Amino acid sequence: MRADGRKPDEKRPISIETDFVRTAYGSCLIATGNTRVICTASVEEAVPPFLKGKGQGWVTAEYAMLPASTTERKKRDGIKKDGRSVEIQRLIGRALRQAVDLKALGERTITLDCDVLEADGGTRTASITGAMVALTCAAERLVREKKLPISPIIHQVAAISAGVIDDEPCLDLCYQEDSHAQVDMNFVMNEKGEFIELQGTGEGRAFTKKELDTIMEYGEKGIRELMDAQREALGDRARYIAPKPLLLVATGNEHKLRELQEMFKDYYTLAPMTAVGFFGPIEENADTFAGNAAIKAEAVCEATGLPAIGDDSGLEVDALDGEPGVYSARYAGEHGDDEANNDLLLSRMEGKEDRSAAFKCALALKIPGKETIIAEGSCPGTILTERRGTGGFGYDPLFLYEPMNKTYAEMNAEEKNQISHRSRAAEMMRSIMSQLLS
Ligand SMILES: O=c1nc[nH]c2c1ncn2[C@H]1C[C@H](O)[C@@H](COP(=O)(O)OP(=O)(O)OP(=O)(O)O)O1
Ligand SMILES: [Mg+2]
Repeated sequence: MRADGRKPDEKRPISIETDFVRTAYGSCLIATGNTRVICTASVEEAVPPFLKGKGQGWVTAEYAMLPASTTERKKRDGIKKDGRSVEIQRLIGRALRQAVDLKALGERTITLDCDVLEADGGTRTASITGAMVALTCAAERLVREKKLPISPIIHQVAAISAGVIDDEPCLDLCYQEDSHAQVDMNFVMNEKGEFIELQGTGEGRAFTKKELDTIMEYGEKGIRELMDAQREALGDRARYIAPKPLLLVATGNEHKLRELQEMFKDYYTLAPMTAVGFFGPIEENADTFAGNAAIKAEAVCEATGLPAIGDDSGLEVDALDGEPGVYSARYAGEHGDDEANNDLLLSRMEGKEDRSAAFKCALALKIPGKETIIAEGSCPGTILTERRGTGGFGYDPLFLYEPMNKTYAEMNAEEKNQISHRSRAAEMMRSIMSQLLS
């Protein structure tokens, strides 16, 4: 039984009041139980000396406890801050920097000030959760005042504590619990459930993996609830937290899906069309890669109402007048029989001296209500006389990329993605997309 009757995995009631400080660029008052913190975001049109001229901004934080925030008056921070406050403000800064694309912020600094009105445990985690809200308010204002074309926020960040009290794992410790906790942990996470920082100490005693697993589960649950509260408090402004937009991939080919996910991962979440229950079939009856890529993207967008990206690709061999080209997947008859396709290619190339070829890829992006966008890429290479390598798919084992003296099938994913026809098309697509957004 916990001091305040909460269940082990129950966090304290939370409230977040945005725009609490009217003079601040962005602000909120966050209350988690009796812990209350004023969080403000200030924007300055300059960066610290070490970032001057680098074309990026900075996010930093300061943390302080107000004198009456604890029962015994706490001395105001003078010129020299106490070690604990310094450690905490660094944590807050690190955590919130992960929420922001510093390049997109431009050469300006956002300072997040977290002043604890009342301390009842979990002040650092409340500071982070509140600072995220103040930061988002500031981002909205930067866009509203046309200082930025889009919000520089790329992740939602929140933090919570959990620990072990009287041998029982518990979420969100209040001060009374914290002061005699056997294990004390702080979780800082993003909206993808990834960890930004974990602080954990066995204070009274060491702790087991099993206890850690339970604490972790509680922490993750708490963070999800806090993120809902942040979004609720922000209302419309929650749009300025920009978890990556979803793009469906219009393909039945898992290799393509994986390659494309890697290429777009910094900007979009790519999910297979099957994730929303679309299985096709899609008839690829255009006579160009671009035409087929558009057919795929449009079919999935039409069926789901969601943005979709399609890939049509293939091999063009000079000595075969560009064959197999758009027919690459069904060169030997059956669509997607890689073995038969490679065999046929080898036999058609028998005795040919010119073995030069190029892999081609067209990507098509269809956003509901908008024109389809096409991007293309190609990669030159040579057709070998026998297979080399076991990775990849399709014609990978026969396609030698001379500068690396490796076939696609001998490359690891990272190597292939650096030079492949698909990655070149993806690069072009990303640049078109970023121009559209700005
Ligand atoms: O990086 C590649 N490495 C090896 N082979 C490749 C590559 N990229 C395309 N290719 C070959 C495979 C297939 O023979 C044809 C694509 O045919 P294509 O219709 O675009 O793809 P697919 O049917 O496998 O999947 P889907 O249409 O569902 O996207 O070109
Ligand atoms: Mg296909």
